Parts: sequence; C-alpha cells; structure tokens
Amino acid sequence: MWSSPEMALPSTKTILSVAASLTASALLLRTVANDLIPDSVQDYFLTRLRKFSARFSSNITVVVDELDGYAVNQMFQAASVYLGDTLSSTTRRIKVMKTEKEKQFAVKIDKNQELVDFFDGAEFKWILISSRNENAVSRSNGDHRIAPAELRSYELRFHKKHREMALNRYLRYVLERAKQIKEERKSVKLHTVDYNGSDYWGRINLDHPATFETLVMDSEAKKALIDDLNRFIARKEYYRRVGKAWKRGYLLYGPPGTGKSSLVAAMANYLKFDVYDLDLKEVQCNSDLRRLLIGTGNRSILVIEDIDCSINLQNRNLDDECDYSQDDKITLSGLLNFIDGLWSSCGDERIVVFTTNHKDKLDPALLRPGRMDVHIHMSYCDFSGFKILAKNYLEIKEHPLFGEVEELLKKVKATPAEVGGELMKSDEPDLALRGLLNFLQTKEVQS
Ligand SMILES: Nc1ncnc2c1ncn2[C@@H]1O[C@H](COP(=O)(O)OP(=O)(O)OP(=O)(O)O)[C@@H](O)[C@H]1O
Ligand SMILES: [Mg+2]
Repeated sequence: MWSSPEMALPSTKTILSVAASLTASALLLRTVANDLIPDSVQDYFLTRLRKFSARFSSNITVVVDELDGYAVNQMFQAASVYLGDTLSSTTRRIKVMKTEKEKQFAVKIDKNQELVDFFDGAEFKWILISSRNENAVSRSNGDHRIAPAELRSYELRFHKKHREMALNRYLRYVLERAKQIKEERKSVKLHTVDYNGSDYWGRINLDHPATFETLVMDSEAKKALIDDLNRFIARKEYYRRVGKAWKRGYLLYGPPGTGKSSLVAAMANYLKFDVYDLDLKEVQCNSDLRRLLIGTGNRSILVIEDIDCSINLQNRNLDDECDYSQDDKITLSGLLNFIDGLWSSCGDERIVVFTTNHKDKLDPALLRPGRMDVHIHMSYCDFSGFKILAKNYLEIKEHPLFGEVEELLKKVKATPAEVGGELMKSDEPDLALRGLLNFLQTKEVQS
C-alpha cells in the first residue's frame, strides 16, 4: 500500500542512510564473518544489499565486467592495474602477487573491498564484485574455451552530477594511467636470433644498467638525442598525417669502447622498448631475414651492429633451406629497402640503429639523406665524461688528482671503456686515480 501520499513513508534520506549503513556494516561484518560464512552466501547478501541501496541513491553505478563473451574487457584490465596503483587509505584488504619473472609486486584490491578515488574534486568509489559462474562446467565444450568459474566485475559509483565527467574523462584517464603504469613496470627484453624459436627470435630480460645519466657522451648531443626520442614518441598523429611510417633511424659511429652498444641499452631503458639484436652473420638468406624482421614487435629497437663488417656475402655459409640464387643474397640496399618499405608499414614506433666503427667505409646507400635520420658520433673520453665515470665508479665529484687527469685527457685519446676499466681497479679513489694517471701517461708516451 504505497499509493497514499499521507502514509508515513520513510524519507529517501532515511532509506539511503539505512542502506548505506547496512552496506557498511555488511562490509565490516564481512571481515569478521570471513571464516564463518561461505563465500557464496556472503556474495549473495552483499549483492542484494548493494542493489537495494542503489535504487534509492543519487549515485550512478557503472558496471565493468571482466569478460564480454570470451573477450577480455580492456576497461576491466585497466581498472585492475590502475586501482592496484591507487589503493587508498580506506582499503582494508589488498592482494599482493608476484611471479618469478616479475620484478615488482602486483597489488590488487580484494573482492568486496571499496576503494575511494578522487578525480578533479569528484569522488569515485570502486568495488570488485565476484560471483560464481553457474555455466562454468557445462560450457567447457569442444572448442577448448572454458568459461571461468568466477564472474568478476567492478562497480564504479559516483554522484549523478559527475556523470559526464566520469564517462568522458575519468574512465579515459584510468585507461591512460593503466597504460603508463604497465609501461613503467615492463621489463625490457633482449631478442637475439634463434632459429629454434617460432619467429626465429629467442628472448631474455635485458638487464643492462646503462642509462642516459651514467652514459658518457657530449652533453649537447645527449640532450638533443633525448629530445629527439621524446618528439618521436609523441608524434603518432604527425607521422599518420604526413603519411610516413612511424619509424626512426639512428647511425652510431665511433671507435670500439666509446659506448655505442651502451647507448642502445640506455635508449631501450629510457623508452622501455625491447631490443632486437640482429646479427647479420647469423642470417643465411633473404627469406630468413624477412622472417626475422617481420617477427619483431612494435615499440622496439632493431639493432644491426658493425654494419660495415656484417654484410660480407663471400664468406657466408649457406644454409640448406635457402634458395642460393643471386636474388636471395643479402645486400645492404636490399635490407634497407625492406626496412623502409614493407617492414615499416606493418608496425609502429620502430627504431632502427646501425652501429659502425668506420663511418668512412660505409655503403653510400646507408648515408644517403633520409636513410638514417640521426647520425651520432661516439668519441673519446674528455674531462666532463671522466667526471661522470668517476661518479659512477668511485662515487666522487671532486678529488685533488682531477686536475692532472683533466690535463692528460686533453692530450691523450682514451675511450670511456678504457677509463672505466682503470677506475674499476680499486674502490679507493686515490689508488684508482693514480692507476688511471699511469695508464694515461703510458698512452701519451706511446703516441
Ligand atoms: N660512453 C660510455 N659511457 C659509459 N660507459 C662506457 C661508455 N663507453 C664504454 N663504456 C664502458 O665500456 C664498456 C664497453 O662499451 P660498449 O660496448 O658500449 O662500446 P662500443 O662502442 O659498443 O664498442 P664496440 O665498437 O667494440 O662494439 C661498457 O659496458 C661500459 O662499461
Ligand atoms: Mg658495441
């Protein structure tokens, strides 16, 4: 009998506060009742309570299911990553996970725990709901796709006045942040040629410690390179608009031990891009080369080291599976054409790096304008480079012997590898620096 307006109906406010306190007590009880009441019973009552309070509330609830049919809902995945990173002080129960390969813990909210997030002054409440999937067993049919035993979804609640902001901006922000968080956590992989792999690549974690901070190179060139990389990453739309493949080529040249390979590692660590180290001496013929190139992923750096030495067809041991006709020989221009053509049109955010000790011996095809976008000269160690190495190796910024080292480095050509090698010989700055001075003086006499 709810039709008469005179009847003493409970006000919406009362119902709301009753519902809210019921939900809150239920959540509180949940912790106490965890061991006593079966999960399925708890889930049932909590769901009913939430639905009841939602009917009278001025809030809007958005449901984000984990699965859409068999497909995983990207929004659900993004919410999991984002919420794991955003756990507020009101969350009482969190889950921590770590697999052997991961470096960091993955933190997740546990089911039925509420997480409060603030965005642009608005409050957003997230809760992870899970229920048993009644179809789980019967759906494990012949197509090998087995329905999960648990159906999970997030419920996102916010005041209805924030509806536009939530749907247009907040959810997009969650997606974007989740992408960034995943990038930050990603461990960079090094892929090397391995014919046993399905795509001819084998991979391991790249644990190279090189960063731009620890790398010795001309400070202006370093800054220009970092700016160039940042611009490249930010220019998705630009590349699309001008109709160019989203790819950038760098040629690193300089004597052995000046940090060309270290620079590639620093770039990979900076961008969190995987490295594909393509040793052309391991590649027998064009068809293998194409397969290798096609097997490289997006957001990656393809490195071809010592390009002047590696294209040497005369001594190549030809493989049985390859076609030995002239057309199948690997040539530098063939490689470059493939990289510029088909390969770059089937991927995004690709960086190609060629390294060489002898720029003067390079095939003109590689030096032609437009081929390698940036040429970077890695050179001998000067005093400012030495100071970076002294900080890396000896953790010192000043020392009475620095003056002598500075004078010698003006006259002697020593690579960062050589200087670093000397500094490594002792943890005592005095001893290490004297060793370095000896080394430089000997070089000076010899030259
Ligand atoms: N510019 C540098 N900054 C910091 N460390 C360096 C630098 N150059 C060389 N080193 C040190 O020397 C080692 C060898 O350097 P790296 O392999 O990067 O040189 P490279 O130029 O690639 O040599 P190669 O031409 O022989 O391949 C590095 O692991 C690093 O420890
Ligand atoms: Mg190298």
